[in-house]
Amino acid sequence: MAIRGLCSFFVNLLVNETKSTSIFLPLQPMSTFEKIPAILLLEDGTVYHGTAAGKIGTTTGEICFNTGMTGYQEIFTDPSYYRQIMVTTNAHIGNYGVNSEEVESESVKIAGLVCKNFTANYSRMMADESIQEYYLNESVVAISNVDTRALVRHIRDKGAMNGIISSEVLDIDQLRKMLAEVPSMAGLELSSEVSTKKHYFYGNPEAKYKVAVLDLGVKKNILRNFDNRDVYAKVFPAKTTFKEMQEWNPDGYFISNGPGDPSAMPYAIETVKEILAADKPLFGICLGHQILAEANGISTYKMHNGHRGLNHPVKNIIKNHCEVTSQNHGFGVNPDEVRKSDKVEITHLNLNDQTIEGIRVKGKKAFSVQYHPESSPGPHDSRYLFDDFVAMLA
Ligand SMILES: NC(=O)CC[C@H](N)C(=O)O
Repeated sequence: MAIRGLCSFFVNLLVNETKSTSIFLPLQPMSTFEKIPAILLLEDGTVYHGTAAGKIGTTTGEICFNTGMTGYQEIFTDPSYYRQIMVTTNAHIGNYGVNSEEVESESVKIAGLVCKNFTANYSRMMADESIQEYYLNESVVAISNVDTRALVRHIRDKGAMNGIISSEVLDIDQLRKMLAEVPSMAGLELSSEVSTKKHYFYGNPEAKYKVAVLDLGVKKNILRNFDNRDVYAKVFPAKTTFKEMQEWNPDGYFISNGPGDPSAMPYAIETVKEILAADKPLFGICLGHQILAEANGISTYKMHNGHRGLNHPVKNIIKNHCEVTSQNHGFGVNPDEVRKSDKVEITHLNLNDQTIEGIRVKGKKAFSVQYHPESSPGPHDSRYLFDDFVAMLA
């Protein structure tokens, strides 16, 4: 019996050798899902064929790509990606499995996934389950075995557009009709759909500082960064007014990242105007940055292609240094209007395309960045921005 067990262990090793990078972890059986055909249809009529992954079904959203080489679970759960179909340029998705703590919100927020290799065979001691199990539990539709290099070049040249993935409807005409019903991202207000429904607290109630967080789709790592700096956070639903937040008597206000079009959020723009009028310290990240610009009369625009990845070079023009940053945005702040503004000044610029990466309001303790100093995933170069904000609270 023992000999037979040993034999089957070695046979298993030989058979599965190419499916796992570690021989010390249990090897998961190859799934049959890879044999089911799936289709990705883009708004411009381009069709990509692949195989089904995750839940068998149909999903729609704006197609976007992220060039990060790691951190897929943080990307899946980032609320800013709500209603977007993610294409990963990293060819291997799933190979280190899924861990319940490596999330930026309580559920998967991307509308669907397009990748090259979607592997249920993971290899990591800290993993709780495979990506396939995770996607089934979270009801996420994905397509793999797609030529993602060709797809990304196509989107890069043609610009942002909607797409539909299906592993249940394979008729292009029918898919085209379903896709035509999907609204464009421009003009969409989505924060109220992902924001908390009720306020909650994060951190230590005895902490030195109190910050009111306007949750437009906040990532958990922003709250962790506050907690690590002796800041107690009260997180408010997206449509909370300045007056309601002020009742808690916070030392400062934070305007979070989030999905959708900033120009479609008059309620948040109004809240930020009131915080500025009250001369309170304010820090905004990504969507929060765009809302700060709007509150100062500067418009935002939909980019041809957004910035989504972990290696975007940004120059801090005040400190004269460069940061490698984590990014995820499809809208930007109008550069000409910022330069003409007598209310705000530029603090950070993107070294790839000179887009506006950071602003501060003249004469006020208020600033914001377009990128993600909390990273998760990504480099930690820009964490000093949290320190700068905390210094303003004193
Ligand atoms: N990460 C974010 O906050 C994204 C902001 C906005 N929805 C955009 O796509 O530009």
